[in-house]
This record gives sequence, structure tokens and C-alpha cells, in this order.
Amino acid sequence: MSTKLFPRLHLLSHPFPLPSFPLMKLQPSIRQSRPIHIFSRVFPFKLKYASMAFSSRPSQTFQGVRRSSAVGRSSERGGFGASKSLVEDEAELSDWVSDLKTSSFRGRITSDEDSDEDRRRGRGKDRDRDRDGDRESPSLKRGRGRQSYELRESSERRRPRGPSTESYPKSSRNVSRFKREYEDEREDFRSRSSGRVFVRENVGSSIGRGRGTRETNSRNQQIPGRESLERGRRDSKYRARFTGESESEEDEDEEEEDDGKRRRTKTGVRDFLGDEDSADDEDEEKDFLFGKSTNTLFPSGEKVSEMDRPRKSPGGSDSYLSETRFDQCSISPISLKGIKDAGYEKMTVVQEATLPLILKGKDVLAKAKTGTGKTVAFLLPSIEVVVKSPPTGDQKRPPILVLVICPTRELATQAANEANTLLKYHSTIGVQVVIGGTRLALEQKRMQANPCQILVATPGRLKDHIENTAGFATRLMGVKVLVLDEADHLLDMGFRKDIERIIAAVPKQRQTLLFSATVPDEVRQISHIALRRDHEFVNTIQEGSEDTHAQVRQMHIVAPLEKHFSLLYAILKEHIADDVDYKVLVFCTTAMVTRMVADLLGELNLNIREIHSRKAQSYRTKVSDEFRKSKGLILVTSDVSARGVDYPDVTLVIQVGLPADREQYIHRLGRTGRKGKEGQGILLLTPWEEFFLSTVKDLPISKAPMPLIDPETKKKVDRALAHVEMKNKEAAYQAWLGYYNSNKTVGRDKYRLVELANEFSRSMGLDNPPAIPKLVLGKMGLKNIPGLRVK
Ligand SMILES: Nc1ncnc2c1ncn2[C@@H]1O[C@H](COP(=O)(O)OP(=O)(O)OP(=O)(O)O)[C@@H](O)[C@H]1O
Repeated sequence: MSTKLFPRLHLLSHPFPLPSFPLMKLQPSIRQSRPIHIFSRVFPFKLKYASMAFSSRPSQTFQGVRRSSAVGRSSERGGFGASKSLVEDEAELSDWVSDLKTSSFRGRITSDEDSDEDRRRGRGKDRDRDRDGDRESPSLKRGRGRQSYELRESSERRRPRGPSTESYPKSSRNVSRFKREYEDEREDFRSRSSGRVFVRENVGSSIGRGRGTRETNSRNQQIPGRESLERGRRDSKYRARFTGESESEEDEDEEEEDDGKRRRTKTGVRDFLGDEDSADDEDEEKDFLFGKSTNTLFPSGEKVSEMDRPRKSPGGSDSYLSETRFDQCSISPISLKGIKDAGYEKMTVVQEATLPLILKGKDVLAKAKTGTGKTVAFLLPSIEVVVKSPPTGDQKRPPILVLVICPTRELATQAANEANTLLKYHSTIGVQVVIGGTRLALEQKRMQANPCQILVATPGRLKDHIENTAGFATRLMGVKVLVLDEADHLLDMGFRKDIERIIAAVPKQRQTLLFSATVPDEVRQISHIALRRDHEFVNTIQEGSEDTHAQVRQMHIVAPLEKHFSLLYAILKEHIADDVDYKVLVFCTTAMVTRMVADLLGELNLNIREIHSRKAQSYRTKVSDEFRKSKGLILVTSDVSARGVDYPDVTLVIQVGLPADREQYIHRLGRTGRKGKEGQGILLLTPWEEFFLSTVKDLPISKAPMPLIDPETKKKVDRALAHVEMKNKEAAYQAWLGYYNSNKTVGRDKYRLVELANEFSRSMGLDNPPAIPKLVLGKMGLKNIPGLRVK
């Protein structure tokens, strides 16, 4: 792309006005500034910062922070309405589902009571999977392709679930593959879906917890052979599943370990892996054992009116740091020592806004932009709760005092790392992590043998422990603080049932903290599931300001699918040429599309890594760690990296294809521009995806000039495409079809959808679209649509 015509862009620091909070004096904020390279030059103007004007009310506590009581607040996002998600509301979903006309789908409609009964009857570890939709007919399971996952997941949202008493067929390769794909895709789906909430009760209704009804509520540098070993391992594992063995959906690696012997004899695959896996486990063990080792606070019930505080920024840019130092708050000296060692001196704006409230014992729902220190904001006061808690007599089952729930494994690990940093000098307080993809037994041992006042968990694995770990439920009854990180996502339909189950397992008398960079109105309305009625809503994003960072340049390119791979390559090449310290995230729509794009970029000799739900957890952890520390690297990823992951100094985020919704666009973009740094975001769409721009029209996304693709580049990309494995293209095609089929706009017209899918197929260099199993097409509601090939 020719970018040389345009001036470079530099962002300037700017001062904020003085706050009225007595302890906190705001000075001009110093931001790290780096020149914007490549795409800055496509814009013939300098970024202008609009001065922000806010009404100031004397009763406010923090500048630039809107705080409100729980009751009666609706919109804080200016003119923007509800997010557009894959399946936006129940009525639309209903219409959409009725279009599918599949008898097997109808066959799946059963009742929740049945499923509970089924659980009681006991299906061993299978019950965790039941939670996520395995209560269905075997025929459905057989037909489940990964790309049909969205269909199933969406369908589940509206129907009660019931049991399947029939076992999986034992020897069908197709079944194994579909099952594997379905399980793997689930995490990607969960990662990208958000905002799909159907409950529309007013906050503060009688259902609220406060009213006592809580429960109602470079691939080229990859380890040689690793990939194929992983796949072989998965095949073996899933084959084992169909023999009637099972595990929780997040626990693939765990099952491999626990049932390794059995599977080894069945398939022989694990013979190749024994050593490697134990090495992985040791690494993981080390990771999790690195560190060491609550007063019950109840709100006074005071109502706080909405407070719009000015945090004016004469320079225009938003600041992530306040002028308030941590030692100005009532934090224990030992915590302060840890904070100092971590290099934190001043609080970020969200920390300044929420810390006093949380220390007072209030339930808080907080919204703050990506990369502005929300993790410390909830961890630090939680640690203080532990500090103030009297020691307990129960040595056998010491209580867990703080429970932090994160939607992804990477995020949970990251939060635990941050907790350990803060706990550096608290020798008797320990944090433990429980996440899918690791051995349940290992976690059980760790939680028993080490201090574990703070537990960070992903929902599925936590639920597994609640149901399967002796004494765990008792330990959870000690919880004084419950934190939902990425709260809007956790309260979304993909996680809702798990979260409700977890909430039921912790005491009603607790403090609850909900944090996210996006809080759609729907989430506010259902927050009573977790929060007390008199909770505080703290919004650090000023009215009239965007949910994204001003120092992140956002652009979109609209081009036909056939050009996307060449464009992606051209954009990356330009960026690499412009910035030796490049660090790029390329988001793709699904795990299999991610794999195919990673293959392609690897063939083009770019220094890439890939991460998605189809990768083993040990691999994901390694790649994630590597990317965190690296420069000069491109991470091709599905939405497992969309939220919360704190990779420092990401220079560019590229989103290829339709993001699941507005929230997901914001979170993905938020991997760059963290801690006040600059960054760039490019959204690459086709003309028929352009409608998405209307859902983010309040964000400063400008149209980038169309990069020129010279014939040589085109040829190079075509040659590289020819080297991408056919089976990866086939899987990408099927996944692509499934993803867009579940989009309520693109998936509405099935004939058009198939035309577009075949366009995607051609863009991968295929003359004919790959054939898809008949059953899968049936599940997707795509039987007899012209243009599809059936196998
Ligand atoms: N007071 C502070 N001073 C300096 N750096 C801080 C401070 N608090 C947190 N950080 C750092 O800021 C970075 C971003 O923090 P964090 O990941 O918690 O952001 P976040 O708001 O949760 O982002 P996201 O919305 O993407 O999850 C981290 O590297 C963290 O260590």
C-alpha cells in the first residue's frame, strides 16, 4: 500500500482538569508516545482531540467518572443502541430457527428438569458437557460439524435442554471428527459471542440479590511435528470419548492425562507424547506454583445519584493514569510494597474510581476502556479483604475468600499472575488457578497443598470442581468477594447457566464486582443476577466519548473476498517494513479459518504464530507467553484472544471478516493502545459485510485508501495458497459457512450465503467448493441449496 504520501502522526500529551476528590490531584498526564507508522500516513490529517465537556456535580467523588446507583440507569453509550450480535434477540432467533426446519432439531427440545435428572442418574464427567449442550440426540451429535456449532449454540439459547440417554456411536470416524470439532469450536464461539441476552427485567426488580433471591436469578518456527502430534492426540482422545468416556468441555488435556493409559492402548498415539506432555505439565505446574501461598463488607444501602464528572483533556486524548497514588488510599503497607515493586505508583482512572467504593464494601459494576488496569482495580481491594479476614480454624478445608471468574484460560492465568505480583510480600496469602485443559487432579492437589485464599477460574472448570472435588463446595462457602471479569461476556447466554450455578455455590452475603470495557444495556439490566440492588455503576468513559482509545487509529477497508488474502499480506508487509518492532494480531472469524490463514501467512514466510481453541492448552500457553515477550511477530488468532489478554506494545490489530458484534470489535481492537500507548486497527470487510459499520458508527473508524496489489504480490499469494493443505481449506470453508450462516444478516438468505461461501472457496484458490457432509448441511438448514456439494 502506498502510504508515503501522508504525514506521520504523533500524539501529544495533554493535561486533565483538577478533580474535586480531596485526595486526588490531577496533573497533566504523561503518555507514552510512539510514532504511528504505516497507516498513520494514509491520513492526511493529524488526530484532533475534541475537548470533553461534562457536567460537574458537587457530590461527585471522581473526575471523569460517571457513577450511578443501580436503579434506573439505562444508556451510557450515547446514541448507540443494543449491540448487534449473531442472534440478537429471542424473537429473531425464533424466526431464524424456524427457518431451519430440521426434524432432528425439533428432536432436541427437552426440558431442564430432565437434564438435571439425567445428571443425578450420573453420567460421570459427562455432566459438565451436558451443561453445554450435549443433552441431545446422537443423531444431532453425529451431525455436528464445528461450523454448525453456532447453530446449536444459538438454538440452545431458546430451548430447554434435556437428556440423551443414548451413548455416542463408538467407531464412526465422522462422529469423532464432528464431536471434536464441535467441542473445540465451543470455546471460540464463547469467546466471540457476547451481548446476547434475553432477560429484560429492570435492575432493582424483586429478583435482585438484594431482595434475597440470588438463585433466580512463525508457524515456520513452530516445533516440528508438534502440530500433527497434537492432532493425533486429539483424534485419540475423541475416539476415547465415543467409547463412553468423557470429560468436561474445558478439560481435554486433563483427560489425556487421566485416561492416558487406556487411550494409549487403544490408539498408540500417546506413545509419542508421553515425555512431551509431562514436560508441559511440569511447566504448567511451575507456572502455577510460582508465588506462594476478607472483612465481610456490606454496603450501607446508600443511593448514589448519577454523577457525571469532568475529566477534561485539553489535549484531547484520554488518560489512563490518575494523579492519585496508591499510598493515598487505605491499602495495607504490605500490599503497597508489592504495588511499588510492580512499578505502579499512581492509580489508573478506573482504579481511582472504584477502589474507595470496593474498600467500603460496595458491589460495583465498572466500565473502563481496554488496557486501563481493571485487573488491579478488582484484585487489590480483594486482597485487602483477605488481609482483614481473621484466620480460620479449618485446616482441612480452608475457605476460599476471593473467587475471580474469567471467560478464557489465558485471561485467568494472566489475572493470577497479576495477583501474585501484588501478593509478593503476603507470604501467607496464596492464589491458585483452575482452568480447562489441565489436569483436574493436579489442581485438586495444588488447592489442597498450597494457600488458596484467592481462586481464579474459568466457569466450566470451576463448575467441574464444585461437582467433583471433595470439600470444594465447603471451601467456596467462605467466599467474601466474587469477581466477574469481562462481566458482560460471562453474563451472556454462552456462560449464563454456569455463572448462575457458580453464584448459587457462593454465599449470598458477599461482595460482587463486575468489570468490563463494554457494558451493553442488556447486561446492566440483568446484573441483578449477581449484584446487590444498591450496587454502584462506575463508568469511567465520559459521555460523548468513544468506548475506544483516541490514540488508536481505526480504519476499515472494504474489498471483495477475492482480494482479502492479498490485501492482508500487503498490509502486513507494509507494517513490517515500517516498524521493526511490529507486533500484530490478526483476528479471524473461526478457529479453522484462523488455522488456514496462519498456514497461508506461514507459506508467505511471515513470522507467525497461531492460537485458537483447536490447539492444546500447553501450546496455547507457550505461544501466548512468547507473543507477550516478543517483538517482530504476528499472532493469527480466533476470538480466544479477543478479551482481556494483555500483550504489551501491540502495534496493529487486523480484523478479517465480520466481528461477532460491536463489543467484540472493541475488545479485539483493545489489544492495542494499552496503557495509553498508540496503536492501529484495521477492519477488513467485504462489500456485503459493510453493514457492520453502522453498528460502530459512533467510533472513529475511517475509510482507508485501497492498498494497491501489484501483480507480483497477487502471484505470490496465489502460489502460497496452492501450498496450504487441502484439508485445512476444506475445514475453513465449512467453518466459514457455519459462522456466516449463524449471522442474522448474512445467514438470512441461504442462497446468497452459499454464493458467498463459494466466493470464499474461490478466494482460497479452489475451483470447486469442498463437499460437506449431508448431515452437517441438514443441521445448518442448508439442505438442497444450490451450489453446495454434498458428501
Ligand atoms: N496503576 C497502574 N500503573 C501502571 N500500570 C498499571 C497500573 N495498573 C495496571 N497496570 C498495567 O496496565 C496493563 C493493563 O491492565 P489490565 O490488563 O488490567 O487492563 P484491562 O483494563 O483489564 O484491559 P481489558 O479491558 O483489555 O481486559 C497491565 O499491564 C497492568 O500491569
